[in-house]
Parts: sequence; C-alpha cells; structure tokens
Amino acid sequence: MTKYIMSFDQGTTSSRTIIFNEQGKIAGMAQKEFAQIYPKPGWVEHDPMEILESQMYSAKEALKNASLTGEDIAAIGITNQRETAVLWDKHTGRSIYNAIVWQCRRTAYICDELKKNGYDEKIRQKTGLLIDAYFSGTKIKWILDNVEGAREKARRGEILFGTVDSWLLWNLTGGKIHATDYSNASRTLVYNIRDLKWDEEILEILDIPKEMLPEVKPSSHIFGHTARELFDAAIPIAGIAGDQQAALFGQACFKPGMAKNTYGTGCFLLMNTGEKLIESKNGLLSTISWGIKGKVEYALEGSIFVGGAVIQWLRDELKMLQSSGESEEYAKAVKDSNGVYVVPAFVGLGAPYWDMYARGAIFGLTRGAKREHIIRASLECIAYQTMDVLKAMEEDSGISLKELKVDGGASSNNFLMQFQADILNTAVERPNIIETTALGAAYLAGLTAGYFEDMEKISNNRLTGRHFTPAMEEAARQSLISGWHKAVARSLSWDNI
Ligand SMILES: Nc1ncnc2c1ncn2[C@@H]1O[C@H](COP(=O)(O)OP(=O)(O)O)[C@@H](O)[C@H]1O
Ligand SMILES: O=P(O)(O)OC[C@H](O)CO
Repeated sequence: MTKYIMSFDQGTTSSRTIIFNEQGKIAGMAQKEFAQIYPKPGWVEHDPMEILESQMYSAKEALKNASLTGEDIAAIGITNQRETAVLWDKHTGRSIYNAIVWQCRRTAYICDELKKNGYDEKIRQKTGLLIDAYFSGTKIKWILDNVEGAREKARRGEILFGTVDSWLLWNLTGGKIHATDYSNASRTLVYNIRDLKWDEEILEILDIPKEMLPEVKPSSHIFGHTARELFDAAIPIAGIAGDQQAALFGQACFKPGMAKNTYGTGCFLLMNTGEKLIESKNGLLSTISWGIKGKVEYALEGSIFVGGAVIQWLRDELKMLQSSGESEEYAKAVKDSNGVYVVPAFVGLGAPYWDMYARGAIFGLTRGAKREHIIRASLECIAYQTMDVLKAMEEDSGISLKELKVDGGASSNNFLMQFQADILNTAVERPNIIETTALGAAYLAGLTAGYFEDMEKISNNRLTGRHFTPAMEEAARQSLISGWHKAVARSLSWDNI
C-alpha cells in the first residue's frame, strides 16, 4: 500500500497540514487561520489551545481532502513558527499564559538590562544570537516573573517550557514526550550552539529553571508516536525543525553557500554554512540549521520581522485590500511608488538594524499619493529589507549569490519577485512548490522513516518554477536604494527618544 508523509506547518498566522507523496508532490492540504492577540502596542500573543486545535483541524481536513486515513501515513514531520514561547502545567496539560509570540516586544526592558550588564558578547558567543526580545529566553523569564508561583512550580518540574513544536509534540503524544530539535533550541537564547547543551550560565542570569526545558534531539529522529485516538493510528513523529531551517532543507540547500529567502509573515534569509559556525560582523545570526545522523550543521540568518505581514496589515487594519494577492494588480497599476516609502517597523526592526524601538512609518507622501502607491511601496519595502540582509550575508560569507532561491506565501507575488530581482540586481528563482517549509519537514521525517532514501534523491526532486531576471537601470536602482535608507534612518529609535 502506498504511504504518505504528513507535515504540520504551524505558522504565525495559520496552521497548515500538507500531505506529500514519495516524489515530494502534494496529495492533500488544509489550512486554518487563528487569532492574533495584541493586548498592548508592540505585544503579540497566541492562544496555545487555538494553535493546537487549528493544527488538528487542518490535519483532519487534509486527510479528508486526500481521501486518506491515519493508516496511510508513514510519518509526521513538524515545522513551526520559532521562538514563540509556551509554558504549560505538566499535570493538567493547560498553558499557564498565552503563547508569547516571536514578534512580541514586551521584554525589551529585560534585554536593555542584559545589555547594560554587558552580556552581549557572552550571549553571542554561546548562542550565536543577539540580545533582542525576538528570542524565547526573555519571554520565558517574563512569564515566570508575572504568573504567581510559576517559577517554584517550574523548579519542581511541574511547569514545562516549549517552542511550538514541543507544545504540539507533547499534545500529539498524549503528554508523554517533552522534546525539541537542535534548530528550535538554537532560537531560545539559552542554548549553547557550540557545546550543544542548555547553557547553565545564561539560565542562571535569566533565572530559568533547567527542569522546565525540553530534551534536545536531532531534527530527523523518531520523537514518539501519536496517541492512537487522534488519527486511529500510532504514527511516528519522525522530523522536527523550525520553519526557516525546514525551508532551507525543503529547498535542498544542503551544501555550504546555498541560500534561500522565505516570504511569509516575516522574511528569513538563511545560508547553509555546513559544519562551520560563521560569526557575523554585519548583524546576522549564527544558528543551527539541523542535526542529522549525529552531526549538526549551521547557517547564517538574516531575520526580517515584517514581510508579508505588511500586506496583511493593508488588508486587515487599513482595509485597502480584499485579499493579499490583489496587491499585485494595484502595484502594477502605477509606474512607480511616486516617492512613497513604507518602513514596516511595527515590532521594531530585526537584521541588520536590530532596533527594538524603531516603529512603522510612511514617508514621502504628497497630494498625488494614491492607494496604489502605498500598496506598491508596501511590497517594495519587503524587497528592500531583503536587499539589506543579503548584502550583510555576502559580506559575512564572502560569497556573492548568483541567484536567490525564494519561497513562502508572498513569493507568489510576481511584482514583488521582479522588483526583488531588480533591486538586488540578482536573479530570483522560485520553485514549483513554494510550500518548502512543509516539504522540508516531510523530508526530515521521511529520511528517518526510510521513506526517502537519501539527501541526493531529495535534491533530484526539486523542480524550478520561474526565474525573474533583473532589468532595472543602475542609476534608478541606486536612487531608490538611497531613498529607502533615508526612510529607515528616520524610523529608528522612535519609541525610546
Ligand atoms: N500574493 C501575495 N502578495 C503579497 N503578500 C502575500 C501574497 N500571498 C500571501 N501574502 C502574505 O504572505 C503571508 C502568508 O504567507 P505564509 O507563508 O502563509 O506565512 P506564515 O507561515 O508566516 O503564516 C501573509 O502575511 C500574507 O499577507
Ligand atoms: O511564521 P513564519 O513562517 O513567518 O515564521 C516565523 C519565524 O519562524 C520566526 O522566527
């Protein structure tokens, strides 16, 4: 009987399940959006139960769409929005606070304190990360500081922490397995990516009890089996990776120097650096890409906090669009942005600026500025931000990319992809399947389950979809870029001066 791999892609705005066959083709899929909770400016939360329920709903729908049952699934792969922190009670299985989302800025004051105490270099050396509210460490501390009795219970091992993969794994296995993989652990700010251990010293600085942390396992590994009542089958959960690392795997970027950019809620440009841990001098992160067969490999990462989310903002908050896809027509309806620049620093700016206090702004408005210009400028800012991190990456790695591999929801926008190629003056290559995050998790699970033979076979599955070739005059390019940098400079430090 033919079997399939089921991927759970738990993203920032929706939970998706995609079922793949042996050629990496999609046999069925389903998706469910869930609520974004903004209790205060700059704060972002999710309800952990809604994360779980939306994921389970999409899994059942995907099976139905593909006319399959749990018995047809050889293995499950999990991939997830990273850094988002969930704390739950081991006995009741209930979360003790909403999930604090990676975008949330509430712990900026804890980060300032850490910086004031001179921990920057130590933390960078050990974790490959910078001190920023983005990562899980200060979010865990915040919950422990703010939920009465939580720290004592955590010390007794009664409260558990997990990134979203761990939360799903715990629930899928009926509360039996508390684990994560190397790639997710490397985003917590408390994991030593050189020694491959939770870092006792950083844990002490943040007053986080070690007892609450998950076991860290390889990304391609049998973590456990689903509780039989969920899918009428005990399916092995055989792969876990953070969504950006999973996309790197799904794009078959297996060799050092290979890179991809994913355009989802944020944008994340990752370059495989193999077994070498490259320290950035230009505001990028060093992170674990995956651990397979007793070996971990590293990546350089440029994290952009708001990518496709700027389009979602135009749609949901400003009501300028009915759908995200519509942005393409509006952008093409005008010949340029008419001097308008959008800086989408809604939750500060990530790489390479790392300013927790930058805030969003629209510059260059004149009486002639129309809705189309603002929509176009919103798409353009996604490409400018990618240009900034790509430049940093080329400097750090000494590698000049001949072509940028892209994926993620917003990469379906042809205007954006052409503008990206133009502004980079580098070709952009979009694969046939832009769901590479889910595909990467399926590959990781399928390798362990013996479903995919090896990484070479996986590389052969990759089909190129469309190439975008740069076509902008150099003078025009330089002039647009300088306008962008002027706009960014004016949005910095907005919230703390
Ligand atoms: N055609 C499009 N043009 C521009 N943005 C888009 C388009 N389609 C989707 N998006 C944006 O991409 C994001 C969704 O991409 P996805 O990869 O599903 O994200 P995530 O995994 O972060 O939830 C949303 O922010 C949405 O606004
Ligand atoms: O949900 P996504 O796809 O935007 O990914 C979020 C990242 O993992 C945050 O680091």
